[in-house]
Formats: sequence, structure tokens, C-alpha cells
Amino acid sequence: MKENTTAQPAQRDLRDTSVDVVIVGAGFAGLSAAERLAGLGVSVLVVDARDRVGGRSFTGEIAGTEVDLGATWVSERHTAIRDLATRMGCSLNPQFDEGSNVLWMAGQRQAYAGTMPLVGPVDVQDLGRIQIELNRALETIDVDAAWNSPDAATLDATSFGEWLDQHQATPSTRALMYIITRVQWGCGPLDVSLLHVLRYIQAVGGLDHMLAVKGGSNEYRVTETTQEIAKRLAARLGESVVLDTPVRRISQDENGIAVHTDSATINAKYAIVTAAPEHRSYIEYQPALPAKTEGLTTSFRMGALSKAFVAYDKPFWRAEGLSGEALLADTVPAFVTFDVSPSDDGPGILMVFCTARVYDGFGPDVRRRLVIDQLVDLYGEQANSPIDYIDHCWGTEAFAPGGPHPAAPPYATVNYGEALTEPHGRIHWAGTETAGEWVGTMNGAVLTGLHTADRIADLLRVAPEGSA
Ligand SMILES: Cc1cc2nc3c(=O)[nH]c(=O)nc-3n(C[C@H](O)[C@H](O)[C@H](O)COP(=O)(O)OP(=O)(O)OC[C@H]3O[C@@H](n4cnc5c(N)ncnc54)[C@H](O)[C@@H]3O)c2cc1C
Repeated sequence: MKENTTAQPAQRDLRDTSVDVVIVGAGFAGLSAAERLAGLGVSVLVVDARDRVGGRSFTGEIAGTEVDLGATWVSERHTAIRDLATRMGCSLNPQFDEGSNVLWMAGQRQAYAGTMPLVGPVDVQDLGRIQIELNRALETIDVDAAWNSPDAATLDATSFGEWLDQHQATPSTRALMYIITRVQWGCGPLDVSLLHVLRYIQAVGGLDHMLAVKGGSNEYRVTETTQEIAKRLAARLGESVVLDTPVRRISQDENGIAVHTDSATINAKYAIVTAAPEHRSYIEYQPALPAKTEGLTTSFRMGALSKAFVAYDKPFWRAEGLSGEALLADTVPAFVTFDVSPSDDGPGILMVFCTARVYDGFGPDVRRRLVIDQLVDLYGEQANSPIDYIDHCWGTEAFAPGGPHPAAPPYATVNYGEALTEPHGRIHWAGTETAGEWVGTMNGAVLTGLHTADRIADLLRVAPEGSA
């Protein structure tokens, strides 16, 4: 039976509200923390500035089919989000991965098999060499505290792009690494520190796991969409979730905490803030945040990624032996495609990652034309006759813009990384950025919500049951 997730608890008079714990953010971290605490008999209130739950998970609709505008994939090893999905009655289906992939590079189209394209003998060798070097550096990373890794200072003193230069990566290797940074951190290799890149890769099981479909991070999609998991969880939490309510100020003293919104002050014993590091700075804190946390909020700036979806009558590329998976190495705005069609019978839907910097500034008609032209390069003239098109630019979200992840520049992780999790008095931080293992994923978000809830439960002297 489909759960009623339309009963979103939007408006509620919060004046004179007093709870044990206020949770800022109704993404996976906030909702998971709320469910855990509520299950222990702790009174909670989740507030989100947006008019929807799910945070960086957001459902769109194209050609009558629901698609993930934000977070999409779950791996076999993402047990926390998988458990949550199952409990919420959502199911997983494998990412379509049959047939050849396509590489577009230097104006040439080439079909290939496997995760990484065969870009010519010299480049294959070079890619292998760079991967070996990266894997060597990965072994030194402490995923729980990357800033304490043995070579942290050196690794954080350089950008990933500079490191590729130092290792004389060929243009093809660079182009492929550029794709990885754009899709993971919504930025180019020069914008992100090597230590930050290594931390994220190591925390999700290595480069191969990060990039692979079968046996990797992109193995499954959630049939009902990832936001639906959050909607169902929020529906169960009922009136404890309030939307359209930005938190503006949090003040605290030895007696408790006061969370100020535009219309009310909510009194609590503790607060859990799940906003991404940059978005923590939207809130004024009394007393002020320590310098390290301030530094974190100003340096861990969100990258930006945009996603377009193009629908056709049928997934016509499948009949031509193509998987719908493509890498566009040196062209913009589209740089990756995946087949997210519900079935062979149609509609055929291509999900297209686009570079925000050269995409978001155009109007919708130009954006659509640019993407479809690139799909024609990849999949031929049939791609010129779509039946529907939608897109979502994460960098232009009205509140808490950006994603998938912060693009931390050199020196930020070593100088400010500790502040990711260091509580500020009665304020505790959660959210995927605070995770060790699985940082950046929905799985990481759920885990941080559960762990932070358990810590608060301890502080409230409530015994957590079956801690994750
Ligand atoms: C395009 C894209 C693709 C992605 N793909 C994947 C994927 O395939 N697999 C995967 O596992 N992950 C993916 N991710 C990452 C994943 O979405 C995040 O890791 C996860 O959703 C983060 O959850 P969270 O609860 O930590 O934070 P969020 O989902 O960001 O939730 C934080 C919430 O806090 C709210 N907030 C912030 N400040 C305030 C305030 N002052 N007052 C009130 N509310 C506030 C925000 O509105 C937001 O809703 C992707 C993300 C994006 C953007």
C-alpha cells in the first residue's frame, strides 16, 4: 500500500514551543536524528527553510515519470540508507548498465566497455599510473579525521589540479579527472584541495567503487525516488516537522537554547544543525562561533552541479547496444549521461550532468538546446526529437544553494576540518559533511543523524537502544 506522503506538516504556530531538541534541516541527517530521538521518547522539532523535505534529494517529473533531480544512487554497501528505504516501503532497482558506453573527446565519438574509457595506449597507461599514485596517497588517509593523516599538511597545500600537473598527467587523464571533480564537487580540479579529494574518495571505498555502476556507488536507484524516502519518514514524524521556517539565530546559556525563526522562538535543551558547513553561517550564533568554525563556514564553499533530463518515446540507444552512459571529456555544458528510463518500453530518459558555470546563466530554452545538441553528437539524430525536458540547477536554489558537496580549497581541511564535528556548547553538528566513512552520500547523512542523536540522548541521560 502506498503511504500517504502528501500530508506534509507545513504550517504550525511555533510560538511558546518548547522541546528537548530542535533539529535544523529536514534532509536525511535531520530526519534520521529526529526519528531516533523520538523513538527514545525525546521531544523533537525539525525545522527546514525550504517548502519541502529531503534537502539535496528532490523529485522531478518528466514524461509522466518521477526522476531524482538531486541524490540518485545507492550502493550495496550503503546499508543505513538502504535500511531506511526498506523501512519506508521503498525499493531499489539496478542502474541500467547493459551495452557499450560512449566517450566524446576532441570532437570524436568512441564506444567503450567498463568504467574508464580506453583512450589510446599512451593515455591508458597514463591513467593507470595516475590511479596508482592516487591509490598510494589514499592509503594514508584517516577518513574519520583526514586533517590528522600523516601527510595531511602536504596533501592539503596543493589543489588536485596542481597535483595532476606535478605528476605530468596527459590531457586525456586530466580531462577524465576533470569530469570526476565536476560531478563530485561541482568544481574544477584547481578549485579543490588534494586532501579533500582523497578524503571523499577513501571514505566511499576508493576510486573504483566511487565510479562503478556494478558493485560500485552507482549500482541502484530508488524506484520511488530518493526524496520519497524522506517524505515518508517526515509523514511519520507528523507535526514534528515544520517547513518554510528558516532558522535565523540560535542563542544559548547554561540553562538551554533558544532557536529564533522569523515568527517564533523555540526553547530547547539542545540543537542539532544539519546544514552544510557553508550554510551554517546563515544562522547568527550567541555566543559567536569559535574562529575555527567560522573558518569552516567561509572556506567549505559549496560547489554547484546541474542536472538535465531528456525524455524520448523509447530508450532508442538500447536497441543500438548502448548503455546510455557517456563521458564528454572536453566540451560543455553536458559532461556525463546515464539512462534512467523506467523500462525498455519507454519513455526513454537520459539524465545529463551539466557544468553549472556554463549552464545556469542561460535561459531554459538555450539550456535545453545546448544539451540536446550534445546528445545528438553522442546518440545520433534520434536524440533531436525529445518528448520532454526538465532540469534543475542546484547552484541557484533559493535557500542553501549548491551541491553535491563543498569544494574545499587548499588549506581548508587542515585548518578547519576539526570544526566539522566539534560541538558549540549545546549545538551539535550533523549532516553528510560531518561523516567519516560515506561522507558526501545519503548513507553518510543518515549515519551522522543517528550518531548525533545517540550523543544527545546520552547527554539527556536517555539510553539509546540498538545504536547504529
Ligand atoms: C545533484 C546531486 C547529486 C547527488 N547524488 C548523490 C547520489 O547519487 N548518491 C548519494 O548518496 N548522494 C548524492 N548526493 C548527495 C546527497 O544528496 C547528500 O549527501 C545528502 O542528501 C545530504 O543530506 P543532509 O541531511 O546531510 O543535508 P541536506 O540534504 O543538504 O539537508 C540540509 C537541510 O538543511 C536546511 N537548512 C540549512 N540551513 C537552514 C536554516 N538556517 N534554517 C532551516 N533549514 C536550514 C536545508 O534547507 C536542507 O534542506 C547528491 C547531491 C546532489 C545535489
